[in-house]
Amino acid sequence: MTLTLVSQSKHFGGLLTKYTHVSAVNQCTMTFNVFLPKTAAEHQTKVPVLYCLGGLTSTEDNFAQKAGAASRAAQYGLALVFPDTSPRGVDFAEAGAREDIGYSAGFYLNATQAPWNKNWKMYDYISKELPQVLSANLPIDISRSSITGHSMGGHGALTIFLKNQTAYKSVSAFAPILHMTKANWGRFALPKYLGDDESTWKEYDSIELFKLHHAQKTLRTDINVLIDQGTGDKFLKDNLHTEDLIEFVKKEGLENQFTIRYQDGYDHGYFFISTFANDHVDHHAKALGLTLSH
Ligand SMILES: N[C@@H](CCC(=O)N[C@@H](CSC=O)C(=O)NCC(=O)O)C(=O)O
Repeated sequence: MTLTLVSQSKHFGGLLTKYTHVSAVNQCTMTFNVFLPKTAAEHQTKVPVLYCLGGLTSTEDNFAQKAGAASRAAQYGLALVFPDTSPRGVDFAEAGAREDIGYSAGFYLNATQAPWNKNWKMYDYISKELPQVLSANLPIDISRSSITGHSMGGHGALTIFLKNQTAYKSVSAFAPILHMTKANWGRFALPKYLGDDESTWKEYDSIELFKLHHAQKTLRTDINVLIDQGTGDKFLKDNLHTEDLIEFVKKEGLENQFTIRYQDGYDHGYFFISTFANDHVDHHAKALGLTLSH
């Protein structure tokens, strides 16, 4: 569980650091960036954490370098963790052949099918192993955790939250893949990672999990789910399916538990994310009991 320091830069009074470590669940070396605000970086005061999960074609760097979330997080005394989006360095060629499966396409699930099932355990990595690594090595209080993500990472944030609702104080997403079993990306990757039995795919589908937990009365009612979605996003129709969540929320009368905002004209990229990043940091800071005092 030891960390190897790769690089470090002062950032908004705190530190942005890249580490590698050996992952037992993914059976490879994993990399993440972590932003520690000044109190944690200088005085080792334990601070709450917001996990920021990246999308397809991303590494641990995209969200860290392009979303612009650290400025606001520094003011709240909030740590940000930017994990890589898949295992790396495996010895089969399929892993690097396409951008919608393999490297940078972990989809935050535990694969069950060869050759993926040895390393592609991103669900366990984000929800179990990484928090333990952070807690053992850094001034981060994992009992105060929240989670967000973009696109594939938004799908990851929502599904990981839904399957571990007491582990996170809040959840949000930018342009998430909401209906993985219907999305083109999901219909391509899920059979390869999980096999042909579509009933197993629902475990990694936000809409299906919202429906299941609502029906079972196991959906937390004290948490407001924040989602921003650009209307100019080229992936909206075939991969994101925001309208399906809105339909479910309306049908079940759950408007008080969701804030789903269509943002006029914004596309899928980081100019969209950085425009609304402060709103998401504010949303999580409120749930974590933080105030703008730093
Ligand atoms: N080239 C691909 C799309 C690539 C893309 O837009 N990736 C997004 C996430 S999409 C869903 O997870 C991303 O975050 N890219 C990294 C970045 O820094 O922008 C295509 O057009 O199909």
